[in-house]
Amino acid sequence: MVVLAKGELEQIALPAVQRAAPPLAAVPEVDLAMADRDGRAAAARAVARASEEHGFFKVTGHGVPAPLLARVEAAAAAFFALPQQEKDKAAGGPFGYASKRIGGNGDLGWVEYLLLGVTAAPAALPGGAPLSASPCCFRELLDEYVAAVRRMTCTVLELMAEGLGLDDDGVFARLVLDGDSDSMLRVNHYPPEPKEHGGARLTGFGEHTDPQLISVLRSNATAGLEISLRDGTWVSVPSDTESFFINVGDALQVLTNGRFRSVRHRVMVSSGSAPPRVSVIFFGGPPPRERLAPLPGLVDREGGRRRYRDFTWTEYKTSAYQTKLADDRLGYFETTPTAA
Ligand SMILES: O=C(O)CCC(=O)C(=O)O
Ligand SMILES: [Fe+2]
Repeated sequence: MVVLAKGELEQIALPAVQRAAPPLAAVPEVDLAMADRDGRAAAARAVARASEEHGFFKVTGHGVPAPLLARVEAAAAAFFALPQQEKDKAAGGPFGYASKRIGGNGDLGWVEYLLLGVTAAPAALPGGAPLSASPCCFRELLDEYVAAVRRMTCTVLELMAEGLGLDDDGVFARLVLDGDSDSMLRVNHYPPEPKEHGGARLTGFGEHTDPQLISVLRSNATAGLEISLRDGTWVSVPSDTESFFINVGDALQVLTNGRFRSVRHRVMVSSGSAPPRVSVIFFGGPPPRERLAPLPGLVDREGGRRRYRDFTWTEYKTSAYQTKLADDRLGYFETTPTAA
């Protein structure tokens, strides 16, 4: 644990510092362009296999234009380069700008971020005061980004359903396309590590699983993301500016009766000459009133063993908001084997 010396951060005890980066992950890769052609069944199988084994993979051939990605990256860097007072004008949770504090239960990280609620309608990022500090057109640009990424997300969700052999391949995508879908966009910036840490690694974003159905992440060329494998070992994810990384979230683990794995991940910040890591994550969530329950077809395949009771997305969020970042939030909704 490290306590910083100066400024607003002086009171903040940073999370544990780790010295060595873990080994590099062999991240499964799926070419979505293949899914438009004869390779659809193979792409669906690959997506389902990676979602089961790791809950994590990357997609290429995604169709989101590279110039759009470059513009978003530049606009994000410009926003975080604003003077602190300007960024603070965009604060005022749950949405908006925040620094170091993650969620409302005391979690801290070496990160500053913008969190935006997004609805299914393309031009629906929150307007007005919270983002008045953002440079010209940042919001409009993020609208465009969300529209493109949501489309691609739905393709991935359809492939997941197909790969599971479900009759209805829209069963997951529909939730994210719903006009009330509770989706979010987060833009993270991991500031350069303070000199006084002498090369130690800082926790940028502590370990956690993402609550929603699916997270779709893109970052600049600076690495830092790490995922936990099934055996509990951590591996570093090499950065790849041309691909999107896909995380299975808690809600999808429930719908698939635990077959897909909500992947535990974290971000560590290393010293060095690399520019600060900037990541943009679209979290595809269900509508608040949606009842989440393991899909009956998948329960049948496990001989009727149903791993989670059903609950609404609002219930889940209410429960999750009382927990710390690293807590196992799904434990509360698990059934006991005999109660299945
Ligand atoms: O910034 C990143 O690379 C990942 C952060 C993350 O896991 C999150 O915002 O949920
Ligand atoms: Fe996350």
